[in-house]
Amino acid sequence: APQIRKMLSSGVCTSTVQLPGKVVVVTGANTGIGKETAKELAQRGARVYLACRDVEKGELVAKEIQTTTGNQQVLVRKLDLSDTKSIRAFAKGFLAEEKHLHILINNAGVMMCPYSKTADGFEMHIGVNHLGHFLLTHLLLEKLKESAPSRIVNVSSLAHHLGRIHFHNLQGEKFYNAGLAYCHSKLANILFTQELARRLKGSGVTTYSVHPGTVQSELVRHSSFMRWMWWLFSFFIKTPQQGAQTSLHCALTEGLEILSGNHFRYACYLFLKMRFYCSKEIFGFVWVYPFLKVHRLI
Ligand SMILES: NC(=O)C1=CN([C@@H]2O[C@H](COP(=O)(O)OP(=O)(O)OC[C@H]3O[C@@H](n4cnc5c(N)ncnc54)[C@H](OP(=O)(O)O)[C@@H]3O)[C@@H](O)[C@H]2O)C=CC1
Ligand SMILES: CC1=C(/C=C/C(C)=C/C=C/C(C)=C/C=O)C(C)(C)CCC1
Repeated sequence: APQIRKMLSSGVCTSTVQLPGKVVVVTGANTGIGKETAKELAQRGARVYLACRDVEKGELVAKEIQTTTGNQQVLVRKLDLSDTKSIRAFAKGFLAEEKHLHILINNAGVMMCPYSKTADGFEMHIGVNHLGHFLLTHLLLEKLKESAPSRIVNVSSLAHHLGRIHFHNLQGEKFYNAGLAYCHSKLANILFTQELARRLKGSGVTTYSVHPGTVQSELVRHSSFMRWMWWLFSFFIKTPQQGAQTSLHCALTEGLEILSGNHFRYACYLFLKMRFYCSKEIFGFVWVYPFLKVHRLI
């Protein structure tokens, strides 16, 4: 068991890049993977914006990060991705306040919530996980271009394999399954990353999607079955700090620019040595599978 545990949670960001003078935005940074990502970026000297829907929770985390890293430039700003007004207000405030944006981590997410809609009438998973981040990225894109080289990391999931883009039922009005709705939104994250990379070619802004691994966090809050699974297998599940490593790898590692648009995850083939990889580069055959799958689905 310890050996499996080690294999399932290995893979660390080995970059030693430091970030003084760099500006970073992390969405959903008040807990889980986002919090640990923000902490590490603050540790490396960046000015880090915690974009949270609950500002009070965010302030507590900002204090904690300031204390542990000694970096006082950890700021909290309100961002509710389920409301385009809030997204526009966040972007407006940020653009007025900051001259640069070097790293945008689109990390926030919801999973398996009961059927509900965002303030603008989008199904909650696609609305928050994809459309909210899509609008946020669009609003911050000029700033990212002006600050190039800059990066956008979209936190997707292994769950994208079960995703489908049902154009005739995008808002889940005809049929809805909470688990599949999450999968669809995570597929959208990957397709968005691929197309964004294509459109941003030559701009100095690059983008990556990641699967962080299976991570102990509040993501399972809406499903008692998943909470039970996470509890049962807790020994094998990554800590949020381990879960942040793939996002950090994509945000920090030098020389990744040529891989813009690719999907990154640790190579989780049970009982095989685990390592970071960009499947296209290292295991060509593995790359073909998700690539074909993604294209077959649309
Ligand atoms: N944990 C896992 O095993 C896996 C996670 N992922 C992905 O990793 C990312 C981070 O998840 P994780 O840390 O595990 O989950 P958590 O539930 O711990 O964190 C999710 C974060 O997103 C925020 N959030 C949710 N809805 C909104 C919203 N409407 N507006 C703004 N922020 C919002 C939450 O804020 P609040 O605290 O206020 O609710 C929280 O800060 C997600 O995109 C998830 O899909 C992917 C694969 C596996
Ligand atoms: C089989 C198996 C596991 C399965 C994990 C799965 C299936 C996780 C899926 C996570 C997703 C999709 C999260 C959010 O995006 C564990 C618990 C690691 C324990 C070892 C055996």
